[in-house]
Amino acid sequence: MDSVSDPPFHEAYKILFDKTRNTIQENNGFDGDLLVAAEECELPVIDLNCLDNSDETVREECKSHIARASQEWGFFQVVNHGISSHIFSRLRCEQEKVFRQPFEKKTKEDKFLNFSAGSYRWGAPTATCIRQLSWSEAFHIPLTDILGSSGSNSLRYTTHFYKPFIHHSYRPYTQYQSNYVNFTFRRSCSIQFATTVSRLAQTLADILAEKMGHRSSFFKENCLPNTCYLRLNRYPPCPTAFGIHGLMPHTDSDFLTILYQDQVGGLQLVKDRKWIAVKPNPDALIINIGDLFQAWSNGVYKSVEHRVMTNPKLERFSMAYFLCPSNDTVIESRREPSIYRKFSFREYRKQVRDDACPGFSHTKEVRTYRKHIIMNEIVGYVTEYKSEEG
Ligand SMILES: O=C(O)CCC(=O)C(=O)O
Ligand SMILES: [Fe+2]
Repeated sequence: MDSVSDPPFHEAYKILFDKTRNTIQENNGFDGDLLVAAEECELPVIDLNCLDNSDETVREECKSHIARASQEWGFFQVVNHGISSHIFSRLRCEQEKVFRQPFEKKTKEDKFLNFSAGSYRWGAPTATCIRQLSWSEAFHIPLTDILGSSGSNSLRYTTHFYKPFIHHSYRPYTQYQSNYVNFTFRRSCSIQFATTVSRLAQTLADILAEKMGHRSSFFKENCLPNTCYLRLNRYPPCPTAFGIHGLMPHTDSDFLTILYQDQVGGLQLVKDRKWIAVKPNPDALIINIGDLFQAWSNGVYKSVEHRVMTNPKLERFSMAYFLCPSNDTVIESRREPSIYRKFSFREYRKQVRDDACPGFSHTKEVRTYRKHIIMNEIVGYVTEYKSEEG
């Protein structure tokens, strides 16, 4: 049974199960690959302290490692990023309190906890079969909702993102009213997290650009706190059936994503045409390349398909930061001959939304064709599905 804070996942599952049973007999609509356990792997590890090393060769080697992982995996993890395990455990506590609010409140309130309206999402509103169900809920929050409108100032003050923060005095959580939760969520470690990952994202984007021979202020000018997002994800245990998605396979529609996942595991990505499971590392942040960087780099850096599988017993939390430009920003390949036509972020988002519209039932071929409209000749670009906000 769903608790008062849980979205009605069981009900959604049942409706989709009945629907699917009538149309597809084989595996009750499950994909074969969902039923096979994915092999676990460790992502390439980058030690960010190397970027601060006095020896230039060490710094350059570290940058090359970042570029190589972005080409070969589209994913890597970083350690010594400056966020302590103490902050992570407090973040988890805060995140838990936000999600424990009644479901009614999360969906009905225009501005839940003072986050912008419409920041709460759950399941997969456009799902037409069980494969498309996402057994998760999320808050998609503009960075300025966390940092306040002066957020950009706080991002400018520190030059080294990997310098550890000085912890402010610990404030015990004794109340559960939304205002109080909101206060603690906005004012405490989430600010530290948001500030650190923002700087880290800019640094990594600059390194990736530099490794392609471009030193530019493109990311600093176009990706500002009011265009970047934090996404808080919660994946409740899913005892209903094996092989249910916590989050549908997708690629991220941003330049790059920084993810913190807890110890439960469940994140998988495609490597060499196979799904592999990412081994959780409590000290690391996970970085992945998004669609925009793939286009900007003319396919050099890879936006790789990933998904989350549910756990039958354990609840899982993750927190993602998306480095996004303003809607008017034009994304143009930096290499000749360009394999993508230039497009604005607005155009791209519209395309992604159209592809995820209700009743969406394109075949894979049609979807791939539609992608060609926005990016000419998409070499090796295979996206099964884009979540509305992904
Ligand atoms: O929760 C995770 O591990 C992945 C989340 C994700 O891919 C996303 O929010 O785009
Ligand atoms: Fe993602």
